[in-house]
Amino acid sequence: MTDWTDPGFIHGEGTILGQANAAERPRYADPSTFARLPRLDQVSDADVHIVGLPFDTGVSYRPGARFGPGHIRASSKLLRPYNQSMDISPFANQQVADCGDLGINPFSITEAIDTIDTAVTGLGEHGATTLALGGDHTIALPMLRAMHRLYGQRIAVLHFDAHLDTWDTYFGAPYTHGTPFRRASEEGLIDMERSLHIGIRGPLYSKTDLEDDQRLGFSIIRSDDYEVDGTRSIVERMRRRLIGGPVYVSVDIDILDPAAAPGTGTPEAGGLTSRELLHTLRGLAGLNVVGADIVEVAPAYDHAEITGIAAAHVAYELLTILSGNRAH
Ligand SMILES: N=C(N)NCCCC(=O)O
Ligand SMILES: [Zn+2]
Ligand SMILES: [Zn+2]
Repeated sequence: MTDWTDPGFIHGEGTILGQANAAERPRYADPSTFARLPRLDQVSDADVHIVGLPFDTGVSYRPGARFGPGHIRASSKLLRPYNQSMDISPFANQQVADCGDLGINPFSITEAIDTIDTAVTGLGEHGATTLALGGDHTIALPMLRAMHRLYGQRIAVLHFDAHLDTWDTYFGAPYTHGTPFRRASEEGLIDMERSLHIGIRGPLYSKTDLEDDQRLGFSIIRSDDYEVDGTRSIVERMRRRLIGGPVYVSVDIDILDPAAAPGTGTPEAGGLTSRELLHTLRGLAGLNVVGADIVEVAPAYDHAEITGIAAAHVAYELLTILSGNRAH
């Protein structure tokens, strides 16, 4: 008789445990882990930690991204072990484990930031990579503080977003989802020659937003550039900017058009298709990705898991890049 308490993980190289076997165990059974991968306590050690950051106290408009981690996990159950676009099995040569969610204070943004910083620094101490599931975009600041501490150098930020998120304050508050990259730049965490936004569009507060952004160390590839230049040329520009050192990848799901990601807090018309985003992420092959986040998934505004599925596939492509790098 089938033992329904045994998820029957697919084995990868050596002792590596991959996904629960979908041929033996229904995908919709069991508590959610990302892609039906093992929990951290089910493996002796992990190369990649997936950690949920359920926090949305930094939002300026629609709340709800605190429920993002659970939604992305629930929408990740159909992911299969082989990435045909990259000819890579991302769970076979690296141990990927789901660490669950951090218990983050929703009433103190500064305490929340410290909690994330401390936990992510701890997770990375033995060389493992962290993939964070947000949460609103505030969480990118403690992620970058942790990366800077772990790697002992400035990190290039590859930021996929409709928004610059280099604004100064909201209601006088310095730590919000519209300000993480300004704080990171001021704190000397980012490589000002190699950081890049992709997907920028929509109304700004003022033309000076762009001048500030450039001064803070970012260059910009706009959403419209996909229409005018095409994805191939964008991948070339992206690689030219990022080459030569560690890269942190931050994906705000609102980079996608609201048609492809309705479940988010500050939607802007005129965004990318999920195909354009996934293709661009595959263009990171061989670059030194040291950490990543996927943020701003707010399930209350989602329909038919459209946004959750897009976010789950973003995570899958990022895990594929990490796996490909490990193979070399
Ligand atoms: N990080 C995200 N998703 N949005 C920032 C929008 C800030 C504003 O209200 O202007
Ligand atoms: Zn955004
Ligand atoms: Zn953002």
